[in-house]
Amino acid sequence: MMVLKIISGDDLFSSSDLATGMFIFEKNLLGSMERFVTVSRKRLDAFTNVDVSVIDGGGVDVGVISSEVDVGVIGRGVDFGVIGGDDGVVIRVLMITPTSTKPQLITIKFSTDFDTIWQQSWNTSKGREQIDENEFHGKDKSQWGQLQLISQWDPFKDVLGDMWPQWATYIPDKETMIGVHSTLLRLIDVYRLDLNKLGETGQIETRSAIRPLTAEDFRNLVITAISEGKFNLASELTKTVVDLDNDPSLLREMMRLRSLIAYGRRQVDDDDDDDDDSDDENGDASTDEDDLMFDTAMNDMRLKISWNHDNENENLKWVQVFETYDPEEGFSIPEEEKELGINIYHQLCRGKAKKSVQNLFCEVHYGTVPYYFWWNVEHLHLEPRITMIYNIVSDAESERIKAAAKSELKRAAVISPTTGEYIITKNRLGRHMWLDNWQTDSLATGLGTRLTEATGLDCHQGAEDLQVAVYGIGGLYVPHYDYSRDKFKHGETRGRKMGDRLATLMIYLSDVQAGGATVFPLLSVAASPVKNAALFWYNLKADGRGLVESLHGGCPVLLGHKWGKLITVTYE
Ligand SMILES: O=C(O)CCC(=O)C(=O)O
Ligand SMILES: [Fe+2]
Repeated sequence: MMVLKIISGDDLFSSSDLATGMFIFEKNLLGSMERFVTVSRKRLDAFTNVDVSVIDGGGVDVGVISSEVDVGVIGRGVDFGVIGGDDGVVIRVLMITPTSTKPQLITIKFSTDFDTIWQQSWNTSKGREQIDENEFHGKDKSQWGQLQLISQWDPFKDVLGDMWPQWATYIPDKETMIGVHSTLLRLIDVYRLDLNKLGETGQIETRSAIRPLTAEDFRNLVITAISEGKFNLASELTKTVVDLDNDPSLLREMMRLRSLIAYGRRQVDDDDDDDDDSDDENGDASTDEDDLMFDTAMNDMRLKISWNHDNENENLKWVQVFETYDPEEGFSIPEEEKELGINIYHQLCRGKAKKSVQNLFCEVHYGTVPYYFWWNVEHLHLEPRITMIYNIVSDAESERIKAAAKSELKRAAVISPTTGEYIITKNRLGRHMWLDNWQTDSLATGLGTRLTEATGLDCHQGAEDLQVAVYGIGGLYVPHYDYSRDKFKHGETRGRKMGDRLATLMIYLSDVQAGGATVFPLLSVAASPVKNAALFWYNLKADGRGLVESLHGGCPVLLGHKWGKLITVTYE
């Protein structure tokens, strides 16, 4: 006898066509649990020996199928629900369609080794059929990536009891699941992804996903967008929902959401008005009644809106980055640039870079070491210098560095500009690790020498420990400075006495299919990752003070993975 336990909750997840035998799905937030259960049961009718029970888990909705002899889901069709994760790790939910009665292992993987399968599915028009089932089975689970948070996620633990250890591997944590929606929203926003295409053909750039996003997927994105205060985007998304499906209950729901969006927009406008000291004379201001209606509606959806969410205030945030920089110096950023704020970053990410110089030439280096080595150098900017050095790393070195780093990657943090503490933020989505003592590592001896030759800076003793970073789909690092702002632990990096970061070398260990450029908003420069090339820039001026124009960031990865290795050369 198989048992399908549905753990009901109030959070969301973006897969819509919930083939039953499937386990992680999204509850209709505005609808009822019964609706899902009905669907589930109906689908389950296709199978014998399945017992359905519903448990209030207070978390995400998860259905679990188990049996005494095996644990699995039913069917063999493969689908993907999601394209990004909160930490930039690609999450693939393989939905199993009930076309076969043979139980299969549930497959939700978080690992990069799934890339091959992912690629195959992009590359074949009928990826779903052509994926070899064997790809999913019999693999060492330890390769499937980390889901550390899961063990703290009690509802599942309680319900699953003894089965917990077995299932823990398959269940994504709550933050990740919500992050998936956020990530997708950010990608839509930054890259202006065509919503209709995503819905009709599942097309992103020149590639097609295995399946398009459904009306229900978009509905879920609307809800996340509202809760993040992204009202303009939410409004666009409601149109897509309606274009894709004219189901009356969905239409009603969209009507309702649109009034929430309208309310939200008024709130934001009111805030702006407050800044201007112009009171509510336009008559648009919200009344207490509106507030109550809004709160109730949000409550019904069990959502809390965050008015201070990054996006609508992103411009502001970026301006703060400028303003927190060394106030004594009193440098000033032109007003118009402040206003453009984060938009410049996004424009550059979309490929709107205007390169001021393009001097591609070859250099032959006769270094201090007894060998000849040459590489192509492209100066993307001259004053200050930003240079792409091609083929500075070999394929073998790249692969060895990635392999050495893989098992130790952790979610990357940033230093808070206000407190100096390390914090996890959505402004840096990616994983990284430090390769300790790389100078003495056999991996690095040749490389360090080559880099020293190429940059003219001491990349051995003068450099920090090596940092290896990986960004999955949606991974990014918003514009920031690599040098420290004086008040924080200047001169000390990871326990070692060091100077400030004079220059950075970002070595790209992979190509990125789309997105993921390194951009310099104040210089209008964008560099697309090229495997084995290194991007070199200065962070400090000759006198050791911060170089304002070195403000830079990594754009969200749209397709593929971006691997990088950072070397920062220090200044005494
Ligand atoms: O990912 C990038 O392109 C830039 C990374 C970066 O700026 C950093 O890690 O400090
Ligand atoms: Fe940086």
